[in-house]
Amino acid sequence: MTQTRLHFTTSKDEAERIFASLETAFEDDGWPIAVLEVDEDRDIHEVSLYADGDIDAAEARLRDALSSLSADQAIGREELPDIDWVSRSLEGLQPVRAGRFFVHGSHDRAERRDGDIAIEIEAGLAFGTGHHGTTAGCLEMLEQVVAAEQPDNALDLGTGSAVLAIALAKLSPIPVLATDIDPAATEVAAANVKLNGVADHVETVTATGFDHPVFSGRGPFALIVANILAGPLIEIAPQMAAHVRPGGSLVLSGILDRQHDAVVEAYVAQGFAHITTLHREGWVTIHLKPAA
Ligand SMILES: C[S@@+](CC[C@H](N)C(=O)[O-])C[C@H]1O[C@@H](n2cnc3c(N)ncnc32)[C@H](O)[C@@H]1O
Repeated sequence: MTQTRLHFTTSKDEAERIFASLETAFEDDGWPIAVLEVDEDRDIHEVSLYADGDIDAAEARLRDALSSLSADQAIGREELPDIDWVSRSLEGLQPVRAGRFFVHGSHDRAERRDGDIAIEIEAGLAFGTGHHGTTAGCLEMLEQVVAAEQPDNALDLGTGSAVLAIALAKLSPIPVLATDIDPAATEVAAANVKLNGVADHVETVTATGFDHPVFSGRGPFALIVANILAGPLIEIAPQMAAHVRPGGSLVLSGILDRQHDAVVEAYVAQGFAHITTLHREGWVTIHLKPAA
């Protein structure tokens, strides 16, 4: 489904005031709203409303709502077909911290601090530099799950730049299988795995589904992370159930706030228990475990 991002910029205080009003006004439509810092020095924050359906009507409602808040900002539009939305270029963005992780490009090596788990990423065409709320949410949750459960193997399904597979191998030197349906992604992933010195632990493979030969005789996995989209995650719930070990964990992301319950329900129907959810920038990351 195509969504459109309606957006405008304002100061942090105004953005927070507007966000608080708009969230209530638009939540019945299931249209997420997010506030992102664009330029800290100049105090520029951007408010985005992700709407679908009749966009002219959505924009008119947004304009009315802003006008009644005495905030008549110019509204921009960006159409976000699902595929572009998740794979849009992240080049030029700043390094990001998530938990102990510091994800950065080659120009930002000097910003590493003691205690960081640094991941250097040349994103190229593959999504995943840690800047997106879903990637950052997965990084945070993986750190917690690995500390609590000490998995002895893992699968990163939809690896993109391999940022999550590298994170796993840096947290614990376990074998990590990193798969993607897109050969361009796996190529970038393999280069990043090498760059981060974890090629002994992370195997990158282009695979369209669990029936790919790489899965035969492999698994079940102690930990599966999949940052794809709600639709495919719901579709593959039965296969995920078959490939995660009893007592293991699933970390799922690429899910909008409003899609949260549908994804949890699909996995509960496959015998999973919902453990916790992290919210970031209008997206959620969900931790599930096979029910005991
Ligand atoms: C949102 S990106 C996530 C990349 C990275 N794991 C991260 O967290 O930043 C999703 C990736 O999943 C891949 N993908 C989508 N559906 C998939 C599927 N069913 N199996 C494997 N990969 C998939 C896409 O090609 C894309 O590279």
